Amino acid sequence: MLRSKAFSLLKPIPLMFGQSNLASKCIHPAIASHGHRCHRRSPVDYRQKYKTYSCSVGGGTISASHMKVMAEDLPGVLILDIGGTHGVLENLAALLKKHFHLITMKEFLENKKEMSKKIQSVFVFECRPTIDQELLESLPNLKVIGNSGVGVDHLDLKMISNFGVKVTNTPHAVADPTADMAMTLMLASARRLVEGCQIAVSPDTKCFAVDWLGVEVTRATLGIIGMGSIGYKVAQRARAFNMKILYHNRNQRRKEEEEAVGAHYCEKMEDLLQQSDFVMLVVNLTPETHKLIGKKELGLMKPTATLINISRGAVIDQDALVEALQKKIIRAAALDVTHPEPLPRDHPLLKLNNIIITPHIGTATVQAIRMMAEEAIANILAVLNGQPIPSEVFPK
Ligand SMILES: O=C(O)C(=O)CO
Repeated sequence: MLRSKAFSLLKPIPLMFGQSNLASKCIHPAIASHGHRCHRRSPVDYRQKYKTYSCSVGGGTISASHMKVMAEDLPGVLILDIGGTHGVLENLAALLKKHFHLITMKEFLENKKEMSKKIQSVFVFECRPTIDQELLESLPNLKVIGNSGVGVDHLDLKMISNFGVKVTNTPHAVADPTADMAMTLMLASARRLVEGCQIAVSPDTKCFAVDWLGVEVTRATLGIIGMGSIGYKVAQRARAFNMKILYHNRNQRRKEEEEAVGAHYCEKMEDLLQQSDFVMLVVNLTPETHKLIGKKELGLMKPTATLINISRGAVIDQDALVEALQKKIIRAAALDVTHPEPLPRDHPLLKLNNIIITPHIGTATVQAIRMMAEEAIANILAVLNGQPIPSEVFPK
């Protein structure tokens, strides 16, 4: 439904691309060894300035030649660099080119005077591109920043709104793949999948399964902190594992919604932390959720419990987590997000064996990247055409 609505809004307009979330994600050594790689920071100045990293999941980074200004009658979109595979990027570029002149940051910086007037929108490929005041000042016709991804903690919403520019995000496209990732991390951590893989490929392994037993997800208690659309999708999946589901949220869900997934509301987060075997963080990063999980909260968790984070790294006090994992105050952690991304190679979290870290790949699927782009395009076009905006984000 969303898709067809999105498509009905789509017609050509100019746009600018943003830095990839994928591009800036850390690669855990275990993953890097399976062929994924992280490009070093580009020597090009604009990348330094806009703190862009280019790290591709399948190899290859988009080049300026992929994103030429196509035709004079389309509105301009600035793309703030982009990561990912060539295949994905070419598809994405093709999708965007139906509606926009695509202008890369490189092209923009090379010909600022001419380009700046054309740009009415910025397409931010997943989260994390920096949009600073200077960039906003140089785009006099900018109307909308279309974030491809749901989290907008990387954008200064107040400052952007002071420029009369709208911000949109893509909550629908991200929900299923991110919930899938949550389950992936929970299962992988419970069954010690990464260690198992390492043992299986190690030539001189003498380790038997009894030396490193996992725990079961089935019938365990899952505590979901943040019951928005992603949290709810996690609960739907967890129900199939007969999990007991607790949740903590600013607002209690409607009774029918709770009953549909068998979820019980915990008004106090402390109650959820004390009772859960798996604690899943699915909150937005805001000043209120910054370091939401610290020493005290980790201390409330069971020593057999696992902490899973698919929201933002800064929701956890990482120093406290290192200590909790080292001292076995909790059993394990599984993080798709860290602060920063990637973590410095000598970070103590990377030295622990009771942790799984993935490089912020919650939406790194062929389908999700496309659907996020479609949703972002629909939002941008709605703003440019003066139509109701499907997913606008407002400053608090
Ligand atoms: O949608 C988001 O905010 C994401 O982090 C996607 O990975």
